[in-house]
Amino acid sequence: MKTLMPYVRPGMTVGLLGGSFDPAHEGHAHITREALKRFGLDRVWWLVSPGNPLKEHGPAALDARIARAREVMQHPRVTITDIESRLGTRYTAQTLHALLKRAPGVRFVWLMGADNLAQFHRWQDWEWIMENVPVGVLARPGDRMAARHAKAAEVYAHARLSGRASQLLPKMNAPAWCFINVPMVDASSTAIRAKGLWQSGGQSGRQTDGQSGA
Ligand SMILES: Nc1ncnc2c1ncn2[C@@H]1O[C@H](COP(=O)(O)OP(=O)(O)OP(=O)(O)O)[C@@H](O)[C@H]1O
Ligand SMILES: O=C(O)c1ccc[n+]([C@@H]2O[C@H](COP(=O)([O-])O)[C@@H](O)[C@H]2O)c1
Repeated sequence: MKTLMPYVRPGMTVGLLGGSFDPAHEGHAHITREALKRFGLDRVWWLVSPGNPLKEHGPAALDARIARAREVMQHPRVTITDIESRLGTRYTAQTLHALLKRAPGVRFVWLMGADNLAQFHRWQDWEWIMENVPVGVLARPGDRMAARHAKAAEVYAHARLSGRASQLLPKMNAPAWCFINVPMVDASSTAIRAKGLWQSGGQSGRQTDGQSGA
């Protein structure tokens, strides 16, 4: 039987990058490498989502998205996973709850791009997430200002760690979050789909030519 989670030991620091990855692209790979370095993480797991609960249209088939993600991100400390599909969770709070229970002592950090910080207060149980898991936010082209004025950033201003101290984030107790100003890569799944390089929606997800760039 396939195990639910990649191997981890108590005390290890694991960044979780959740996303539709419809499809995965260089922006995802770039922020993952930056997160490993800047937050001093032992591992990063990509949680390829069964579907974003706030998005109207379903993404491409999970297998196709995972296969593309494995082509795009090849790193010995990064694992591409379908944990959410196997846990049966759709909301991040539910996923984190399940992971914290199954891996006691592992220091998880939720990772996301600045666009998601701006929306974060609309997520189910977002305050529970902030109170239970440190959050690392990475700059994204066009979204730095929106992130600065995000409701979550205001409500948790007291729990913000300076970008200069980012290495401390995984060792901190929640609430703690940190925005890091990394060099930015202007890639998005939307742009790839708009160019017709990836067919999304329903169960028919597939790439339409051999390319993976945005
Ligand atoms: N170029 C990028 N720079 C920084 N963060 C990014 C970038 N692309 C994606 N992310 C972050 O990666 C996570 C997963 O992103 P997702 O799979 O939604 O890709 P996307 O390109 O944002 O997709 P879409 O265009 O369909 O919304 C999110 O937290 C998102 O903010
Ligand atoms: O839990 C929520 O309410 C919630 C709402 C929107 C997005 N998310 C998560 O945010 C991550 C990024 O989503 P997406 O679709 O923008 O790639 C992914 O892991 C989603 O499950 C979670």
